[in-house]
Amino acid sequence: MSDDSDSEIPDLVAADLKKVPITIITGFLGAGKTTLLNYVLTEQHGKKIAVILNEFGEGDSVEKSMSIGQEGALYEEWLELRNGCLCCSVKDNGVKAIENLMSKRGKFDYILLETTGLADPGPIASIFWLDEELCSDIYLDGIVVMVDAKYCKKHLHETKEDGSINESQRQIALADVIIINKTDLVNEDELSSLRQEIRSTNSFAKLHETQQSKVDLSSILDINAYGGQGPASMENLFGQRGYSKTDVHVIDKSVTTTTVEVKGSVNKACLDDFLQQLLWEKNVNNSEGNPMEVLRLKGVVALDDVDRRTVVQAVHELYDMQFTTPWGEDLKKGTVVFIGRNLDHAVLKQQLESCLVSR
Ligand SMILES: Nc1nc2c(ncn2[C@@H]2O[C@H](COP(=O)(O)OP(=O)(O)OP(=O)(O)O)[C@@H](O)[C@H]2O)c(=O)[nH]1
Ligand SMILES: [Zn+2]
Repeated sequence: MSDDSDSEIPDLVAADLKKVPITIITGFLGAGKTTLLNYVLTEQHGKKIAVILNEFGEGDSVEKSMSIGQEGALYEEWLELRNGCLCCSVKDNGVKAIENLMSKRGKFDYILLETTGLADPGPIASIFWLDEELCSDIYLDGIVVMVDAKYCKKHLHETKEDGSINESQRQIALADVIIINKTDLVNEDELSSLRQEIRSTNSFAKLHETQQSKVDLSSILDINAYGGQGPASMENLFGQRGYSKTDVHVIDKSVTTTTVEVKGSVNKACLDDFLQQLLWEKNVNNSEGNPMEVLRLKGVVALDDVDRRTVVQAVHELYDMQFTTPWGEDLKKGTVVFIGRNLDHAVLKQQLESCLVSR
């Protein structure tokens, strides 16, 4: 556009228009999240990252901070560091802090957020994933979970008094990337048994192993796990080398991954209904009569009235569909990954198949 006023507009404005990715770093107490963020803040990596440390999302503070215009102390103060990063520590009101951060646009091009070790990343992820207000500025790139090589197994096996899924399992279920940190504290046997256990909980997350949380930043940033395309997107995951399907025919009381494939196109209304019964009503039972508890769901399906691949994702109750690349000559099919508890592969398959439309 040729408009004289253009020359008046500083470069910042152009940068302003780009959405900023946010990566959530979660993981159990003491696993090495802050170590990772300190590493990001001090290394020369040429990226301008805004880092938000700790204590965000504790208890119901998420709800609290979402009510806009509410009075409340803001603890944040943004520090600009020598390597170009911005840093801030927030005790509460995390969403508000991020809104304030957005007024510093142009000074950073990425946000990393550390949650408390006890946090279930679900509610926080949901805010950044589908919140309309925030989403016009930022988008959720992925969830990175740090686990402690020495204590992770113990945490995974802890049982909650009310029988609900423990935090460690929840975190691993929602992870797009899992970093097994503190590998110096375990031997190869312990490490491989932990690896196996994590894999059986979440077969899809990318696994990395580190000491002092020193991970290649490219493996945690810009993975686009919630978008249609990108390194951790559905299309790439399903084409991924080394990906082995876990056909769970045994109903498992722990959190596991199961993958269901159907050949053909499904009806959207039927799929919506199935997802709502499963995720909202929680009344899709396994063959033992217990409701399946799904924490995370992702997949690519063919809808009968859409020519493009449809990426379907859910985090807890929230789900979303996005249309991506055209099917072209490819045989239409659906692949959906469920991560949760009490999953019954046969029932899930039968439910999806009941939505198939014959052509
Ligand atoms: N042995 C060993 N210790 C590590 C490693 N990485 C981090 N630590 C130490 O583990 C302790 C906890 O690390 P943090 O980075 O504070 O962990 P965190 O996940 O942020 O902890 P919380 O915020 O309390 O949940 C610190 O004393 C670190 O120095 C590692 O690879 N090996
Ligand atoms: Zn920390």
